[in-house]
Amino acid sequence: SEVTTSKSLPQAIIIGVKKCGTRALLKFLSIHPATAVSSTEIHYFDSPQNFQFGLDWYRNQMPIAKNNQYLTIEKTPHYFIDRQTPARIAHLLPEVKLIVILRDPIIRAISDYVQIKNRHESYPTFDEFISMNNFTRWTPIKIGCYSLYLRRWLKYFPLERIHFVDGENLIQRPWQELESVQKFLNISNHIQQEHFYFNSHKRNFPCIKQPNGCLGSSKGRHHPSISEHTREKLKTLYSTCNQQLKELAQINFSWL
Ligand SMILES: Nc1ncnc2c1ncn2[C@@H]1O[C@H](COP(=O)(O)OS(=O)(=O)O)[C@@H](OP(=O)(O)O)[C@H]1O
Repeated sequence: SEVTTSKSLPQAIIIGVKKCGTRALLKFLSIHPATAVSSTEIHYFDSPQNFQFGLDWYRNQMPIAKNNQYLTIEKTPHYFIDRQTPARIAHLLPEVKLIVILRDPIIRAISDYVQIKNRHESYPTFDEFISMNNFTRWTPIKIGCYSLYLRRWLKYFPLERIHFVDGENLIQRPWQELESVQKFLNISNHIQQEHFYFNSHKRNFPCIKQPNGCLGSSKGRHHPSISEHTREKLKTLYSTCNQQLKELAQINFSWL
């Protein structure tokens, strides 16, 4: 039969959170026959320059979907914390489904730190950062107070239209998280346990059983250990945010 191809606006967007496993989730979703996923982060709604190019530009950035791929998905983790994005998406894509993946904010902060440290050799240690007076204003720490940002999204989207993925469980038992995501997206339960294996060479992260089925070298990096004092300080800091998140999102992940 004839194969048609086209680009369409996304029906679902992974809006964040940075360093919580957004790439892994998108890669896993890409093996579903109904999905067409963008290979790069589009940054349409959060970039003044891209946003002025308009919706046709945005559509043109989308992957080419074959005729059975009726669900286009993009991911731009910065959307979650951007002030303008919730209203813009609500206005331009009123029916879109949103996916938010969340990790233990302490691990997320270390991951963010490792990425920065990789680019800046002389950067202080993580413990040194947390011992500074104004450490709560440091972006890698602030982002982990997820409830701050979620509140903004809930002004524009009903909770039913936002799906929360447990980023810790996505590493341990990805098929469980994928089952709920597929249900949320209203697509068949195609991605299952048999599609995965754990890569003993890379901190045991899950990969897909296919060529290039693991994430690249910038994912699954080595994390430095942090002091007990730092950990306790962050636990105290995040406990209120986590409690607010549980209530706002109506979720109860094990690390919350
Ligand atoms: N399957 C699999 N393979 C490799 N890495 C995995 C996987 N699942 C989740 N993760 C975790 O994802 C972290 C990167 O998150 P993101 O993809 O959201 O990062 S980014 O915001 O796009 O930069 C990445 O952070 P680091 O461990 O700091 O590299 C991983 O901990």
